[in-house]
Amino acid sequence: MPSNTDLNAAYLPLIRRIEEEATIIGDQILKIDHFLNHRIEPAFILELGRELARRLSRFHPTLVLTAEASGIAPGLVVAQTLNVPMPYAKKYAPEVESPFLQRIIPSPTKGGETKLVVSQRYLTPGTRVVLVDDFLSNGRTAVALIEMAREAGAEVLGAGFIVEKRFKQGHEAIEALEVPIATLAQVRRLENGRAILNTT
Ligand SMILES: O=P(O)(O)OC[C@H]1O[C@H](OP(=O)(O)OP(=O)(O)O)[C@H](O)[C@@H]1O
Repeated sequence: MPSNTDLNAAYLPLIRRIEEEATIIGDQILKIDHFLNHRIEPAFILELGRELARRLSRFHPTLVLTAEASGIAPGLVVAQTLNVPMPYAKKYAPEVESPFLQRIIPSPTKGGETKLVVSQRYLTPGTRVVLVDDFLSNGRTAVALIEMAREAGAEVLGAGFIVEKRFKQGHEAIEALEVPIATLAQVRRLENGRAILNTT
């Protein structure tokens, strides 16, 4: 069994691109939307998703769960690589078939509130779930997904993120729910227009 260190090992091609190309605003905002979640670079997302899938494969998931919108691209690659389906919690058009599960969380990047809704039809008891998302920040999205999966009777084996802001509370919030975390890049802090990242 590979160690937890491997789950969070710095994925150097991503670290380099963050160091060289990220836009840093203040000490909170890191933008890499030119390849990750606004203008998607298919070849690089495939590479990142396959690496995350490799790390999450030890949990033998039968389902990948993510959230609209930015989780869908990396989630799809992980799900395709592991050959499992990928429901995603809807935010913008929650006319979801009943019965459904839902959580209302503070909107991570837009202010206000966001509703996350997923049909129980796609989250059945006994399912072995791994979460996937592009970013882990305060962890409200991931915690809501974990809660909904557990409410449906599914087992949450792991949670994978392309980037995590280690200076926010998300990592601790997920650990408190005893869900192992896999990340490709861990941002320790943002200062003077630079991202300080773990490099090992
Ligand atoms: O750990 P958290 O504090 O929950 O933040 C992480 C979430 O924030 C972003 O979603 P957001 O709703 O901002 O944007 P999106 O609709 O583009 O996915 C991102 O895609 C994660 O889902």
